[in-house]
Amino acid sequence: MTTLTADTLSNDATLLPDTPDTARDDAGPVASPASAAAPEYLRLEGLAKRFGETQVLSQIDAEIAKGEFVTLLGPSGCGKSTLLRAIAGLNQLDDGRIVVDDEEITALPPQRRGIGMVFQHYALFPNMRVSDNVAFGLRMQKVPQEERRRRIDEVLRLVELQAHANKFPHQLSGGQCQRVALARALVVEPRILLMDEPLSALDARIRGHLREQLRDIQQTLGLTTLFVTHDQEEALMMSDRIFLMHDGRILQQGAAEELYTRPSGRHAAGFMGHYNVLLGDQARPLLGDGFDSARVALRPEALYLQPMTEEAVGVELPVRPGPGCRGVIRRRQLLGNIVRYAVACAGVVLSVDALNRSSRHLLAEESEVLVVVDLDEVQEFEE
Ligand SMILES: Nc1ncnc2c1ncn2[C@@H]1O[C@H](COP(=O)(O)OP(=O)(O)OP(=O)(O)O)[C@@H](O)[C@H]1O
Repeated sequence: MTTLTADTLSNDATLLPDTPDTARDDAGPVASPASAAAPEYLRLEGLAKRFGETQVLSQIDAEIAKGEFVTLLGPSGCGKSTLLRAIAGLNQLDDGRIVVDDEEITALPPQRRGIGMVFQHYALFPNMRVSDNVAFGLRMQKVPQEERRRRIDEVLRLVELQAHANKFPHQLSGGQCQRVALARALVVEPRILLMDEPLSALDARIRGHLREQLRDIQQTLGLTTLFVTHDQEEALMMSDRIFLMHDGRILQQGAAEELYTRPSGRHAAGFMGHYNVLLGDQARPLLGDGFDSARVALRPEALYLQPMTEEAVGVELPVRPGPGCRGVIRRRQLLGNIVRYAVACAGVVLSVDALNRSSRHLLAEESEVLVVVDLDEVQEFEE
């Protein structure tokens, strides 16, 4: 667990509103699904940021609806945290405007933005009990004791930590500490919640559970949320929309299914879903005539392997199969319900996923196969 330093303290504490002007009248949960709400609750217009010679954010334009859960996804160093911190007011921008609910907040200090933030390292006060950690922002707002107690009870119930209110952070698990950090951000009733890789420090089992819990809470409150991760599975599971970032830009924005099945270009395909990205010439033996684009992307599950041995169990083929190309299985990885094969075929090594139906269906390393493409699932790019 992280101990508070001057740095983490200022990061976290400055985000807690010092005036109640952004608080709702009713402290109880308010359901407002994204679909029923007006668009453009949060507008990012032409945001740009440099650190020295490095352009870290360029021309970031986006609109986020009230109650939407948007994930910033992208490789390390692409600018996700910088963008989140700029929205929180922890980074100064070189250019652009940030507007929340028709109010420009670009020049406002962090504590006047009505924005809550949860970090990867939860930065709780180690010498304070859970309830006092959560109370911190309310004390700064000078909320009367009776109301403070009510709101702390309510938010601890929301994150299922009522039974731990009197414990100290060192008596809690990592997942529980992160829920305290979430409660601390929620109790001041922010207009927008920003979360910077809040689950990354947790082990896989707790992470899975907390993902669901976070999403439930966000939907119950109808809270507009920006969530940073570099884990595509997490992004696909949790988000209303995903902003895929690359080199300080938003490469593609859309619903999870759209990003996964229709990447906008080779960089998007390279990051989503383990696509095989091939030059047009490399892919021609698999695709046959009728494809002349510069590059194509093939999803591992849109490739089918047909064993060449007679006794092998047959596999189903797609409705519109490509001509088929002979290959050799170089590696086989069991990923639970999926088997991932690396198949050498026509001068390239393809990643192919098959459902792990039974041991009879498993194909041996070094065995020969026919690789068949589902032509309906070929993504073509001009560069
Ligand atoms: N305070 C800073 N001073 C100088 N450069 C910085 C600073 N903060 C970030 N950078 C640089 O800006 C770029 C983007 O960093 P950022 O932390 O936003 O990326 P990220 O996508 O969140 O990465 P990760 O997933 O690894 O956290 C990186 O090249 C980083 O080194």
